[in-house]
Amino acid sequence: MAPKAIIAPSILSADFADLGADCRRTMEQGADWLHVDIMDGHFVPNLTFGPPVVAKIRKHVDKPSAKYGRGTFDCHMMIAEPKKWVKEFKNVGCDLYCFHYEAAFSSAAESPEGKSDAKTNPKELIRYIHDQGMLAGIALKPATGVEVLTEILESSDEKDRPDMVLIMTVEPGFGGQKFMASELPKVQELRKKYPELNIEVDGGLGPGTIDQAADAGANVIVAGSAVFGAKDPSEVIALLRKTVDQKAGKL
Ligand SMILES: O=C(CO)[C@@H](O)[C@H](O)COP(=O)(O)O
Repeated sequence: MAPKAIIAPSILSADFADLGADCRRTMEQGADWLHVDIMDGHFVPNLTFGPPVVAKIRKHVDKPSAKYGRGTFDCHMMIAEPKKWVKEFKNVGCDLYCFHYEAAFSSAAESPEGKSDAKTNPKELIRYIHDQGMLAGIALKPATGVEVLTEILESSDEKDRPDMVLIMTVEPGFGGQKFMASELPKVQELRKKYPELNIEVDGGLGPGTIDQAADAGANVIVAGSAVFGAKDPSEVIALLRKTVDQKAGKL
């Protein structure tokens, strides 16, 4: 059975001129996590913000109370050099550092030891994130198949295994795009093989698409425009949660 629903509004759709207040309000409206989209204009064709802004918004949101607690900062790192930013994001209050498999493998990032590391090993990166005291997530773009994760997810050492897999249901880079149902077989396959895994879906999620995502077995739901653009965001958050928990037989 899938883990319980976690609703993580994407702050890409928040009011950037009033970000702290918008983040606090979203939590008051019932969100579990905040999904913080970090874009570098290189891995994706868009730019958002970096550590100083995350540090500021952290002050507006409760610290997580437990491992997957309320207020968890779920940082989705759409950046070309994921290894380089691990410590900085830890220092500003990131709880879950979710990097892209595609970036880890093509990165010419500095290694933690400061040496040039042309090919970063995703398992080593997961271990490094865990060593910094954060949860680790690994994200897949639509073009990447889930088979690339088998060895990582079945690693014998739990320090090398991710706490969450993120299946993108749009091309990363922008909010407000159309949901790609074609990505759901990946979720189904993962859920079948890993009943306890946190599987996050991101892109185009809202009242019109949640049934499909929940049927496939996703339990961590990112929603940007559907939450921040709603007349009543609490209602949307509650509906997303209820749908996921009902389909997983938790209600
Ligand atoms: O990571 C991304 C986009 O790259 C997402 O987090 C979107 O920001 C989700 O926005 P909506 O599709 O829900 O509007």
